Amino acid sequence: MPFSPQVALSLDLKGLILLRTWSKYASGLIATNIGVSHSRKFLIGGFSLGTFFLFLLSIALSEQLLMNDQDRIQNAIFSEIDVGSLVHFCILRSSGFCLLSPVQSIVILSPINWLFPAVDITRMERYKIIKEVGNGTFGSVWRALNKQSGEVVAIKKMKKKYYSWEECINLREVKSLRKMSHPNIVKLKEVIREHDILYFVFEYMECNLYQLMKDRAKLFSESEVKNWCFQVFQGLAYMHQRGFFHRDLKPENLLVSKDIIKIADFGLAREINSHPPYTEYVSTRWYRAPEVLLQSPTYGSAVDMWAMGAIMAELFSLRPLFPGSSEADEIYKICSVIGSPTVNDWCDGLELASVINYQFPQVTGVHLSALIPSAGEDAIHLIRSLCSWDPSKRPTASEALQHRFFSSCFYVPPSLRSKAAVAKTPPSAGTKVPLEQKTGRRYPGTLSNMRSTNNLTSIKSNAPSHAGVQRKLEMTFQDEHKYPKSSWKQQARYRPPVKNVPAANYMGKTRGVSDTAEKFSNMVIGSGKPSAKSQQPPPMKAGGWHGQSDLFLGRSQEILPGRSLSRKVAG
Ligand SMILES: Nc1ncnc2c1ncn2[C@@H]1O[C@H](COP(=O)(O)OP(=O)(O)OP(=O)(O)O)[C@@H](O)[C@H]1O
Repeated sequence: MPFSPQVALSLDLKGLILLRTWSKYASGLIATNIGVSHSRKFLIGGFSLGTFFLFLLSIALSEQLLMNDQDRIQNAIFSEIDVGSLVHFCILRSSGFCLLSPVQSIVILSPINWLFPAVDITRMERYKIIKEVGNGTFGSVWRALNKQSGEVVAIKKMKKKYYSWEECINLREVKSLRKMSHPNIVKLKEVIREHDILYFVFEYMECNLYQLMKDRAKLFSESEVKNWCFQVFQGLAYMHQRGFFHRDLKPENLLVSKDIIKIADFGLAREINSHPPYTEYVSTRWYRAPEVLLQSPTYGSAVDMWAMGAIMAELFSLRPLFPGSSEADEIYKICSVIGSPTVNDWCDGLELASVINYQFPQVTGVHLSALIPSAGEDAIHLIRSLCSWDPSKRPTASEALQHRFFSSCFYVPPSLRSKAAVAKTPPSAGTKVPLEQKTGRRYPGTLSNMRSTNNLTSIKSNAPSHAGVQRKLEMTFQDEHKYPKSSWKQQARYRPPVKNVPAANYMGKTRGVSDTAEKFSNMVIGSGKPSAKSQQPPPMKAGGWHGQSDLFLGRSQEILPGRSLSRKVAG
């Protein structure tokens, strides 16, 4: 069978890569070099060129048969070049396959192997699972240790099964994250598919913003909030400039390690120039922009800016700004904080509402500084502009970075970031007096609920009857079923978030490493059937059982889903 030089070359290279990978996998570095020297002896042994090609072909074929396809995808995703093998190949080719002695080969190739480790065949074996650190809609996240490098990583084990690599590389999380490298965007290190289970290996972060807030007894200082927001806006500016928007920003998706904050969970990320309408939007309701709530078929990176406004307010007050219990209640909560939109505010929004036959409740709203007394004037101004009804009136991430709220912040180049973190000098240099002395409660209530008494101070100082925060949002029909109209006010309260409590602390139990690792390996994986969450929701009602909404709307009003719009259950 004739071979073109190119085919021969590629087979030769593949064969050597395989040889090296096999031998390395079997017994490490020395075996690799012995493998190379064996191949050299084998070649010197007087085989004809044709036999040599056949030898390479058999190796290449067995590579196809034996080599796990994740290696190929790994190379495709991360453009990893097995440099060691390449050098093996070049040396062998240029030297006519016979110049290097085994000793020379060890001396030359060992540093190369050390510098550029080969791709291993079984990847998950390299990690020791330590404990569960998060459980989201799409996967559970585990802290793990890379046994080879000693590095601590976070492994996201996807709940859905993936039967081919094609499915995996088309995942948004992969498509978007592989294109992004920024100090404020969590780094995807590796993608592994084993036994039809997909694992994402991320850099490990200590906790998420929500975890920081929920256990907080004191308010954060303005400089802390400023520092985090400044970094998140930098990550967003980078992402938006590269044509992606996140679509599911929330405190749980902002991960913190020391003073560094990073955007995580790109499961919903969209390319800005991808084609609307977007049909499967499932972002968390409390941070969902009004254009999405009103089922706009076109929306863009401004949805991330809205979410940031809500998150900023929450960081200052430790309470969610718009904690709607359904989509209609979400719009009501927004109206009750920023006031109902007028034609001047958001002409397109009124049109969107009329398309779905929705009437905004007529509410005047409140001054944000009354709701967020710990925020300074600049912060209030930024939050207000981020939470503008009209997406085109919200600042972009780059514009937000120029806002006077960040005037004391300076940009720290990525190369200096770690030093800055270690030295505890975050990229903000806020000079305002910390507000930590003010006592904050643990999610004592909601800002828009508090508004009804018009006395923030007294509400803050009065212990709420329901401590904790309900971040698990129910679907409308579930809410209605669980909480009848009459008892909604008592029932729709915050609850401690169960899903994000680390396994080690959950219900007071402490699990050992091996215990958790066993649980991890024995875990039953979902069949990929659509869950209740992704089913078509029933028409939602504005007013009805939604407590206060009744007063303003005066009648029950339905928002008919014009398209499939499922609501995500916040973890
Ligand atoms: N790199 C990481 N380091 C540490 N913890 C992480 C990391 N990535 C995720 N987590 C934790 O796991 C939780 C869930 O992760 P993630 O949001 O990626 O999963 P998900 O299934 O997409 O969740 P969601 O329901 O928000 O869509 C996060 O809130 C966070 O607490």
